[in-house]
Amino acid sequence: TCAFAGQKKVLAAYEEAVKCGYSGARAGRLHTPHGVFDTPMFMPVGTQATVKAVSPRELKEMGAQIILSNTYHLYLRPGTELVAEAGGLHRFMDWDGGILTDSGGFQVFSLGPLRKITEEGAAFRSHIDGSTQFLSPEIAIKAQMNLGADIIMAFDECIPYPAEYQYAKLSTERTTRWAERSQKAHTRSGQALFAIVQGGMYQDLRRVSANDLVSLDFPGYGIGGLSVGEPKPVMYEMLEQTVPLLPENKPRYLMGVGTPDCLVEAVRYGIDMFDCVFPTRVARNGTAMTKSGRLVVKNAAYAKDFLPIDENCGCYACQNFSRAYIRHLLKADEIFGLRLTTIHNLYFLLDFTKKMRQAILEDRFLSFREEFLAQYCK
Ligand SMILES: Nc1nc2c(CCc3ccccc3)c3nc[nH]c3cc2c(=O)[nH]1
Ligand SMILES: [Zn+2]
Repeated sequence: TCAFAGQKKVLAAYEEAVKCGYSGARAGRLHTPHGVFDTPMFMPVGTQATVKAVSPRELKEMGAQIILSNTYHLYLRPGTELVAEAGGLHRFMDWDGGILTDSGGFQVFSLGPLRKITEEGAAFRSHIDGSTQFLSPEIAIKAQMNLGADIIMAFDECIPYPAEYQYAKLSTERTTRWAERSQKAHTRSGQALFAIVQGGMYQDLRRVSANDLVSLDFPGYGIGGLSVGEPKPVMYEMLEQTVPLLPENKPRYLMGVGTPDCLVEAVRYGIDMFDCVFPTRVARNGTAMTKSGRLVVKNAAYAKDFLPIDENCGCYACQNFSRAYIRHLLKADEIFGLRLTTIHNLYFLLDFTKKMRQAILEDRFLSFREEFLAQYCK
């Protein structure tokens, strides 16, 4: 493997990767300049330097450890140089926990009207003002160094689903070349650069991608190109092919996942870190997440329901307010209604990953998973 010149601090030293039972489930601790964090972990998404509708103080209170932000959005507005002048993303948004930024590749393909992808990078039109923009590994890494996140992602192409084998092969090989260019452009010590495994839904391409990126020796690995509309069994199959090839003593981040049933399966395969816009997005249309599935608190059925969303939940919303009150706020388009459902959904996922960690440490993850799936999917 090619060690970095002037060894950057390997951020993710796993103190204890506690293995559990028949699979790769493990409880680890992730070291970053902003603290040591427990895994498995759910990371709230704060695309434009804010986790929508909640404050940093509330995030800290509910146990958030690392939050995510998007290079694509902040590059277009307000600009990553401006954030650097403000003292970096932690100062700008007053968050002293961990921050991870995505490299912008995914958002270019999923947001901006894409112009074209070449070996050099991706040309696109800004979804904000229609201006022509260009992102490359070098530009994306420089932007992320300006933002100053603790963990940054290599510039990659998230292969659309479905994709022809030939396209997936060429794109995956290019993503590996882009990962190498990302590495060369990354000169900020104390900041970890994770590579992102691609390969579409093809087992052999997934293995080639993982092996090539492991040879380049990154401090952690994202698993990309999933949660893009593929059936869940296909996602699990790709995890089964990919995770065992990644170093045990480095963190694995499954990008864009997800719902609790996906989280418990992915932890079983040895995933440590998750993100998903789902809890904050569905909250804004009045849907709460519970261990028995979704509860659309906006429904008329809850008009006179004076119980909390979940009476066993320790979140601010469930400790102080009823379904009837939250439904009233949502029907009246009151901002506080969105805040309460968001607070509950974030707390639910943060608490869920904490419970999985505890189960792994007590060597009872298997039964935890069985019980949860029986109740959740009913
Ligand atoms: N760079 C990249 N990002 C992805 C995301 C966004 C995760 C993200 C990070 C930070 C903030 C928001 C979203 C995906 N979301 C669902 N599937 C995804 C796949 C990829 C991918 O292959 N590559
Ligand atoms: Zn709650």
